[in-house]
Amino acid sequence: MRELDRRTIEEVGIPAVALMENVGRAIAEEVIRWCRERRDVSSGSRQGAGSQSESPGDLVPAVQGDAALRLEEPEREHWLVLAGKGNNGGDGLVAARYLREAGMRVTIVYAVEPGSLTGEAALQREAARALGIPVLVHGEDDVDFTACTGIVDALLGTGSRGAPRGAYAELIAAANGSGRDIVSADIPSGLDADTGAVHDPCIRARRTVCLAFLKRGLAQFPGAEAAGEIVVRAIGIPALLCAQQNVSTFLLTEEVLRTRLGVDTARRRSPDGHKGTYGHVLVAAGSLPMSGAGLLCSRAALRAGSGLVTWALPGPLLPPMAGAAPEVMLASATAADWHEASAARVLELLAGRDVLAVGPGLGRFEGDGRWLRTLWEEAACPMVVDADALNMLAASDDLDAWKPRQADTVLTPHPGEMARLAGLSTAEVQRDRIRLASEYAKAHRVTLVLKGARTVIATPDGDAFVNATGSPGMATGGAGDVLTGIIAGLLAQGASGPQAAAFGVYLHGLAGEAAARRRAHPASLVAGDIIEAL
Ligand SMILES: NC(=O)C1=CN([C@@H]2O[C@H](COP(=O)(O)OP(=O)(O)OC[C@H]3O[C@@H](n4cnc5c(N)ncnc54)[C@H](O)[C@@H]3O)[C@@H](O)[C@H]2O)[C@H](O)CC1
Ligand SMILES: [K+]
Repeated sequence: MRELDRRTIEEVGIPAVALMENVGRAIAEEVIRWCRERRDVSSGSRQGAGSQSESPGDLVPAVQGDAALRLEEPEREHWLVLAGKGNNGGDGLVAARYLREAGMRVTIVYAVEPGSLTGEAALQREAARALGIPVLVHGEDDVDFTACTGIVDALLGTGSRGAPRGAYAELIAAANGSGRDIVSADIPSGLDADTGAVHDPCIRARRTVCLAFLKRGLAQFPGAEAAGEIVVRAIGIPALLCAQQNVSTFLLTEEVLRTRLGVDTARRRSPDGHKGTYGHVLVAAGSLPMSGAGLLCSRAALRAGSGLVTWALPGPLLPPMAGAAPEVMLASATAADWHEASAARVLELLAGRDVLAVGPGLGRFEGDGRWLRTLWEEAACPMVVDADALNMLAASDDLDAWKPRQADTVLTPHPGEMARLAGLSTAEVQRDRIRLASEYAKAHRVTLVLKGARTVIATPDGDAFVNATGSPGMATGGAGDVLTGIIAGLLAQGASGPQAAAFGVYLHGLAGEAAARRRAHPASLVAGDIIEAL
């Protein structure tokens, strides 16, 4: 993820020192909010230890304006600001000033000899000195971490290379060992901003104030774990500049869905609409040993708002499935189980329908690659390709010869399926999720949903969205079938591939969170609960 270089920023007339002022203020505001939330928790007036959500990598809305810098009884707080030599350190020094202005006790702990700071960081050093903020220098002074109530980590930011060295490593280890809450500036020191690789040592933050843009490393594990709760704060860089700098990775929020993807998240059914208004999904899924996947997918497509859903399934499944979901229409696609020639029957059933969802519970069968290729090339409508259909895609050695699809196509692999699609190991996929998903989506002109903790939605145009909704309880059989149905249901209502994939993943996660709250224990979630909670 390219950082905006300082020259570009200054070219549009934003002096770096002004930017740093905005940054330091944003960090101070988030520290003060953290203090307020932590006090509320200890007084029992709010849930969650200092945040609206507990799970790491979650996004919470920022609070801004002068009120954001006010704290009752600020003198109860004593925060250490660990400052490195670069501009991340400079950010911390500005934050130290604002925290001091708010009446808190603040001590700056320099990782290096303060005289070695340069540029804007040196300016901030002088400003802090003029305010008389106490200073300790690591290696020269004893730093008592137990005497503080919190720590600002402004040691290393996007200029960090490799594992923290020397004083930086010692301060990171001491801060982590102190048991005090840590708020990190931009990224937790010791984290690789691009890949999310966590070096040893790496700060374990409770909150990370990410500046201007989501850094890719924060959006995927293990980085997301080190970052704690992520707050992305605007710092005065014009949106136009973002576009010019092809900022392409976004944490998925309602705002990003609306502004970047044009999703109408508040969409309501029109009063004069009828079931035909909201599209018709054809689901080609399920097999004799795996019928439930097709059922979950079909039900989810309806719950997502599709006007009608037809499930094309093997004939023998029709009687047992007939009553399972009265709202879903059933159509026999084969006399027995799936076979190569049944693709023609699926295409026949596709007449008058708007979207094809293919894959859940299909199983593998003789000629299945040619079966999928027929649907891929002949189905003129948007298509969602999941599960075994992805494995058929991965197994096809002539994919480049397949006629490119004109309609929107969404692939929804989990890491193992992505590994087969990309010819990599699952571990290799997990190490660089955003880049791999983006490269595949652009190369094949598809929208690719790489599932897993922090699902990535990569678009054909190069955007990548990282989802932070969801609950660990969603790691349950059938949850992927439900997501496929949701995406198909949104496509049926006219959403584009990127819109349906991003909004579908976002909704799927919200529904999983809602369903988990209704359960005695999140682990007792089943896929059907997610459909009910949509
Ligand atoms: N570019 C922007 O859009 C903005 C950036 N801001 C802040 O600036 C930092 C990046 O600052 P930079 O000076 O480039 O680097 P760092 O402060 O991260 O640190 C570099 C500093 O640390 C030394 N160093 C590097 N790696 C290691 C290591 N492994 N161990 C020890 N020391 C290391 C290196 O020698 C340098 O001295 C960005 O994160 C933001 O916080 C602004 O906020 C505005 C917008
Ligand atoms: K940092």
